[in-house]
Amino acid sequence: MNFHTRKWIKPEDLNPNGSLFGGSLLRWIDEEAAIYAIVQLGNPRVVTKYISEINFVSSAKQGDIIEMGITAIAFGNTSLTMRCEVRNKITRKSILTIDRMVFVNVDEYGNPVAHGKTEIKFIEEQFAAEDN
Ligand SMILES: CC(=O)SCCNC(=O)CCNC(=O)[C@H](O)C(C)(C)COP(=O)(O)OP(=O)(O)OC[C@H]1O[C@@H](n2cnc3c(N)ncnc32)[C@H](O)[C@@H]1OP(=O)(O)O
Repeated sequence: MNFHTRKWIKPEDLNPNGSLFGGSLLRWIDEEAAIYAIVQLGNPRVVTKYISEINFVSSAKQGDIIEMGITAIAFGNTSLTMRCEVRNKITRKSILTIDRMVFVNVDEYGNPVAHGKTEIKFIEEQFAAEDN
């Protein structure tokens, strides 16, 4: 799993107990997964369909640097299923895991449409294909 996006936990990200607010983390993950799906499926119109159990493994605190990892685990006809992990960038301690996040490829009317993709595409491959 590649960990692309990093976040520096700031005061506005905290809950009243002083640790990272789960809602902030979920917002970041939803956006991260959407961007991953957009890149993989080559379509800016993808929507979150389903998120499985969310395991808040450990908390993060102000000043921590965290990183978010997403990887595709299944390509359906219109859907893409991903797995997610968030961890502390310095200690590598796991903060959150989500086994399945399903995004659906939709057309301009919001209807599911086949994406035609079957495997993970790496950015380097995409550029190489465009250069040829
Ligand atoms: C990034 C964002 O913030 S998006 C905003 C939040 N998300 C939304 O607003 C989406 C709201 N939901 C919808 O618009 C609709 O449910 C849609 C368009 C996503 C899907 O419509 P549906 O009528 O369920 O479509 P359909 O039954 O054809 O299923 C589409 C795909 O989703 C999969 N799917 C449907 N329900 C589920 C489910 N509960 N769990 C997992 N996958 C599911 C199907 O298996 C199918 O995948 P496949 O084509 O790869 O086999």
